[in-house]
Amino acid sequence: MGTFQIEGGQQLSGEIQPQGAKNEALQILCAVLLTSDEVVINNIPDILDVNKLIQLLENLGVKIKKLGKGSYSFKSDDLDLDYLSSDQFKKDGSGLRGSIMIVGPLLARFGKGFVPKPGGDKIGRRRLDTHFEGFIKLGAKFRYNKEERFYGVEAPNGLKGSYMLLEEASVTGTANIVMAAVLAEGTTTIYNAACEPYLQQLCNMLNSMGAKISGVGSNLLTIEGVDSLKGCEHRILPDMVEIGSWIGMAAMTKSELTIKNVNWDMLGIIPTTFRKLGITIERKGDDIFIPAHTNGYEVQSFIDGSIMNISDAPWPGFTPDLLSIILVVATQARGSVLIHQKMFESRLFFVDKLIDMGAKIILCDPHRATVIGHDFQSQLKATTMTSPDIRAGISLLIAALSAKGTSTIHNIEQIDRGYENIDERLKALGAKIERVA
Ligand SMILES: CC(=O)N[C@H]1[C@@H](OP(=O)(O)OP(=O)(O)OC[C@H]2O[C@@H](n3ccc(=O)[nH]c3=O)[C@H](O)[C@@H]2O)O[C@H](CO)[C@@H](O)[C@@H]1O
Ligand SMILES: C=C(OP(=O)(O)O)C(=O)O
Repeated sequence: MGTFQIEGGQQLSGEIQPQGAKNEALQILCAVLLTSDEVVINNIPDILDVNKLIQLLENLGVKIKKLGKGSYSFKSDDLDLDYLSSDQFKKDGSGLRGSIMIVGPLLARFGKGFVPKPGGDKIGRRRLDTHFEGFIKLGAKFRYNKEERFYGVEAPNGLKGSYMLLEEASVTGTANIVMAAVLAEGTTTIYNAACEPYLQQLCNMLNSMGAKISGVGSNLLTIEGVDSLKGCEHRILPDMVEIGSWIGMAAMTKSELTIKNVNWDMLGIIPTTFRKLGITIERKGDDIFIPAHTNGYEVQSFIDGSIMNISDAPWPGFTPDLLSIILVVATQARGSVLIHQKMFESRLFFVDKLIDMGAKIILCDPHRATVIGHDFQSQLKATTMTSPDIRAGISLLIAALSAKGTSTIHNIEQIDRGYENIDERLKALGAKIERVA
């Protein structure tokens, strides 16, 4: 179990280049299984979850070449499908959430796909019904081994396009079904599809490989199946969740930061949501400029004067992955805000740690927390904590950076799952952080 030690209270300054998006990378990497041609992917983040998926693909027989930092080529022309029945696969597949998205491409190309119960954050129930109901609609037979928690779908006679109305706009579910449908016979229509930038990028990549997907960016996708796909080159977008994390870090540490090349037009409602907390976010070309919030930041109220409420929703709503960061930033705002985490039922429990540090938070129930900001009148106090999940982990790190004294964060593998070289990048901005184990 790795540990960070952070001496809080340091002002940061400088420029930061966001990493490639974790959740896009996980989709895009699975898509390399859809063709026997070479696929080149650029801007792949060097983070634990992505590296685990690259290893899984290699174990499955994908030929992988590193072309440079963040650039790899993949060739899935001679896969070892026996690996899918191995114990190694059960271990590899259960190590991250993104592994679930190999099922769609394998089913489409080889008529069968398997996966153990995937890993990922323990943030509440994370069921997979949407994925498998979609495959069943495309004609696959589904089986689940409860004891081994192993999922399987088979379609020896191929998949047939179909209309489906998803029960939930599941991000990985939509990606999985799209990757199956691109090689199905006939037309598939997916209504209530998720449409995060991750999915838009996946659909654009698949179209560049010869797929026929229309409605990209909306919740209604139409997919004309094709016989085969060819290779392509794809570049992963900057990670919007990492960008939001840097915004939060700048505000809480009263630091002036420039976040470079953020791809503004794909950030959706993220800048507006941070502005609701009173944070100044300036657009400079394609960069985000955050001035030092020397006089703090004040939570806005609604037109009718009622208390600010920030909640998550499927895209184009506010991503749940940034709500923990919003929450920690609110602890030093001027004013109060209700944080409502609608999607996940166990993602707010980390507030106990913030309360230990002196933050004024009432956890109303597992989904809602009221935060009464300190307006920097009282600094958080350093403490020892354990990172429960990736975004709570980064939020605790933000709290520690702003706190008085030296904090210790254990289980930093949770942070490394999604943040590339975070300690070194923070040091370059002036933070005092050490990886001590
Ligand atoms: C690897 C990856 O890409 N992970 C992301 C992906 O996970 P993932 O794809 O696993 O998450 P889903 O979109 O399937 O679902 C997220 C949760 O929200 C619930 N739900 C979802 C849609 C909906 O309309 N109503 C609803 O209640 C689901 O029951 C589930 O509990 O999307 C999540 C939601 O943006 C993000 O937190 C994860 O970072
Ligand atoms: C919940 C997340 O990741 P995963 O779905 O991989 O667990 C996240 O990135 O915030």
